[in-house]
Amino acid sequence: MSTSQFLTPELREWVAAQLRNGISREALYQAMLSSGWQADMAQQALAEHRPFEPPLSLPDLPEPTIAPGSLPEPDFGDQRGVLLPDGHRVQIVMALQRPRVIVFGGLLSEAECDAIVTAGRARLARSETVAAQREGSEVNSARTSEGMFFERGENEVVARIERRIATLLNWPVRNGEGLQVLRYRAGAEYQPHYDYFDPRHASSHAILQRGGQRVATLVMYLNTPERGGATVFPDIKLDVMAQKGNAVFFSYDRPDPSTLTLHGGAPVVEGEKWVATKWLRQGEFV
Ligand SMILES: O=C(O)CCC(=O)C(=O)O
Ligand SMILES: [Fe+2]
Repeated sequence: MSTSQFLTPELREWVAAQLRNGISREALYQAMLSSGWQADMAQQALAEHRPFEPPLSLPDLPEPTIAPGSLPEPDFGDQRGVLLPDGHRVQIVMALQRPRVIVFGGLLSEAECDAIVTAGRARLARSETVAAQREGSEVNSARTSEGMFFERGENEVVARIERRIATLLNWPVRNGEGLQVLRYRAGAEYQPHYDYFDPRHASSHAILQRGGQRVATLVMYLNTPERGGATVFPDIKLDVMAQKGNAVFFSYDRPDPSTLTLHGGAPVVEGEKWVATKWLRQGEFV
């Protein structure tokens, strides 16, 4: 259908009839897309019956391919402020060219944030018990959060989020590390650091065997702390406030401070802060 597509009473009635006949919203959405509906129009039509929820499974989205020397990057050639990687509406709140920093609005739905926090919390709780039994366990004062990792594709929500990120950033799912969840309690912080691995460090060698360098980071906010907890970029004097569902993305083409990607999690002043971090590698992460 053409770009001038709009919801006529006939189309509305057709959607209502399909739902009355018992077709699932997900199946109807897929059928609409494959018969040429624009994603936003299909969502609007479905939203008239219930708020739009991203479908759990879509017909195979093509895995993005990487051009040599390229970095993860959304397509906004046509300067849209909203992208629909998998039918879910993602807003572009701000984009900086150098260093490349993009703030996404509504990358995750409330329900997706809550699902990741619930699953993550259960595993954090377990690791806390283990740590408490170990005497003199290592505490890094630069990083006072607690964390856990999901396996890639570990459950439906994780898999859906990973696919959305891959489509949004044009970077294959297999080049991503498993999602990391961090919880910061009041007073906790993550002092400024770089996410790439310093090639001069002996420990980097083995890490780099598993998919090469990190080339980009996506920090997704799973809740909104009462006060504090911004993601800060001291080199460029940028603070991104943690807001549930939003995310900050940045990329770096070499493991060097000249990328200006020094960043940290400022201390949480009141409440807790939960984030999920996705790191993207040059090659397949194994
Ligand atoms: O919590 C934040 O805002 C930053 C997290 C971060 O830098 C990381 O996970 O590498
Ligand atoms: Fe980081």
